[in-house]
Amino acid sequence: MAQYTRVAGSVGLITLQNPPVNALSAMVRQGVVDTMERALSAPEVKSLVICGQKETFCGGADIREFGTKMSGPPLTPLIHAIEASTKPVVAAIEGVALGQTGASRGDSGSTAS
Ligand SMILES: CCCCCCCC/C=C\C=C\CC(=O)SCCNC(=O)CCNC(=O)[C@H](O)C(C)(C)COP(=O)(O)OP(=O)(O)OC[C@H]1O[C@@H](n2cnc3c(N)ncnc32)[C@H](O)[C@@H]1OP(=O)(O)O
Repeated sequence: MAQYTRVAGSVGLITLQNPPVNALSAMVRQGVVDTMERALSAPEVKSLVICGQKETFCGGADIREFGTKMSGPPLTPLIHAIEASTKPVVAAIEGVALGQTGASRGDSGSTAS
């Protein structure tokens, strides 16, 4: 799933929650879609941060779903929706961050879209 909280008054925080590595399962993708919609429609929210939990950002696609019937929102439109967001979205990356083009493992950092 993805948990939505508001921090520092105007910042919406979306936390990827899918142990052990916060992989993008169908439930997590749906959670990101839902929490993005909620944050974007809240006038008091001016910017968004996406993070993982337990010192891990995201292990990429959920390998436990490989070979199963696709369900939930597809990943590419989800990423495009984040990029097209009308509010700034920052990824707070700690630990592993895996995706289609590679992987990184770092202490901490952030990227903006
Ligand atoms: C909305 C936010 C935006 C996020 C942007 C993401 C952009 C993604 C874009 C495109 C994606 C394209 C497709 C892909 O993502 S392909 C990549 C799929 N991922 C992998 O292949 C990762 C494979 N895993 C690893 O390389 C390692 O496990 C690593 C994540 C580096 C962690 O290594 P380590 O700390 O050494 O831990 P373990 O290898 O022992 O693993 C611990 C347990 O975690 C389970 N695991 C690992 N990866 C996944 C995964 N992707 N999905 C589900 N589960 C995963 C692993 O099986 C271990 O489980 P257990 O302890 O039960 O054995």
